[in-house]
Parts: sequence; structure tokens; C-alpha cells
Amino acid sequence: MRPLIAPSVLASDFANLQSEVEMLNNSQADWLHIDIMDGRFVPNISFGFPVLEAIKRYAQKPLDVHLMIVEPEQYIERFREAGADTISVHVEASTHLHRTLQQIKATGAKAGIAVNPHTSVHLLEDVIADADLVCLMSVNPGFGGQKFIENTYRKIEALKNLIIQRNSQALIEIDGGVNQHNAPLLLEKGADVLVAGSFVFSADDPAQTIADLKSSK
Ligand SMILES: O=C(CO)[C@H](O)[C@H](O)COP(=O)(O)O
Repeated sequence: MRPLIAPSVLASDFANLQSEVEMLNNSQADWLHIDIMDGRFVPNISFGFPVLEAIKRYAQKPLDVHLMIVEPEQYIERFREAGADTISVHVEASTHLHRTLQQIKATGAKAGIAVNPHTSVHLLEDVIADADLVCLMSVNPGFGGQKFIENTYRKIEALKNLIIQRNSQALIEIDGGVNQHNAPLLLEKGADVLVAGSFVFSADDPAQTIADLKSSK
């Protein structure tokens, strides 16, 4: 099956956000990946509700919102109101992850779990059946343009096994350092969704780069 492609808006030109979103509307992108950083969970601050609402005004595709924030449960409803279609919270930031996944679903959004590179996917054993998506970080979160961490391939295999064992419907999303070179092996190992920021937005032709990723095999 062809992968879902979710370009990361973090790497776009914020001074021309409307035209960047329109480019994505006219491309083969499936979702828009939106990174929310609070300067506490990660050592960087990106943007918040007003920018998400602005993106939503122009986006014709689902918004896949990745919360890199502490106490994400405090803001779930507001992110949904601002336009999120999928909301992913970090397992490392969620004391009551099962409850938070139900809270996300109660808003009508899809519920995702994001996992840092150092965190074992086995921690998800008892919640994987409640997740619609697992976002495996293939860089340490906080910044675009970092080098892909090779151990991610092994984690995809372990996660895929867990999903099968627990009869979960969760999609596996890979986020960080994704490019045309590592995409084929990521898909072979079991990835369903590829997030790509700098690889897409630094290309001469971002829409063509998205199309190339979409036809990776
Ligand atoms: O979550 C993120 C950073 O925390 C970004 O989505 C991710 O890094 C994608 O950017 P790039 O493709 O440039 O690595």
C-alpha cells in the first residue's frame, strides 16, 4: 500500500504560510503535520492556537497535530477547536495516558501517542488498542533538520509486532529525518505514515518531492 505523506509545516516559510498550505493542498500530501512545542517538554517554542487556526482556514487536508508539551491533557479540547483532526500526545508527558487518549477521542479527533527515541515501544503494551496512531520519533524532538536515528527501524518492527499481538488498528508514523533514501526501508519495516519537513520544504520542487515520497517502495 502507498504510504500516507504528512509534510511538517514546521519547515515551511511562516511568512508565506497561506501559499505553503495551498501548495500542500495541491500536492499529493495526505495530511499536514503540525508541531506544537512549549519550551518545556522540548527546548524550543513553535506556535500555538492562532497559527493552527490560520492553517485550518486554508487547509483542505486533515491536520495531524503533534503536541510536544507538558500536561497535554489541559489543552486537548482547545487544539480540537482550533482545527486538529488527529492529536498525538507524548507517552513521556502523560501521567494518565489511557485517560488522555479517551479525552482526545471524546472530542471527535483521532488519538495518537508520540514516542521519543529513548523510549521502548513496550511501554505502549496496555494502551496500543486505544490508539489510532503511534508517532515514532526518529530524531530527538524539538527541531527540524536533524539526522535520522537508525535504531528506528528496529523499533518499527517491535511496534508492528505489538500492534498485531494486541489487535490494534494503530497506524505507525515516522517523524524526523525522513527522506527519499530511508523511506523504502521504513515502509518495508512497517511504517504507514511518513512525516517530512526539511526534505520537502528545502527542495526546489516541494510538491514533486512529496510525490516522490508517496511513490517510495
Ligand atoms: O517533530 C518534529 C521535530 O520535533 C518534526 O516534525 C520533525 O523533525 C520533521 O522535520 P525534519 O523532517 O526536518 O526532520
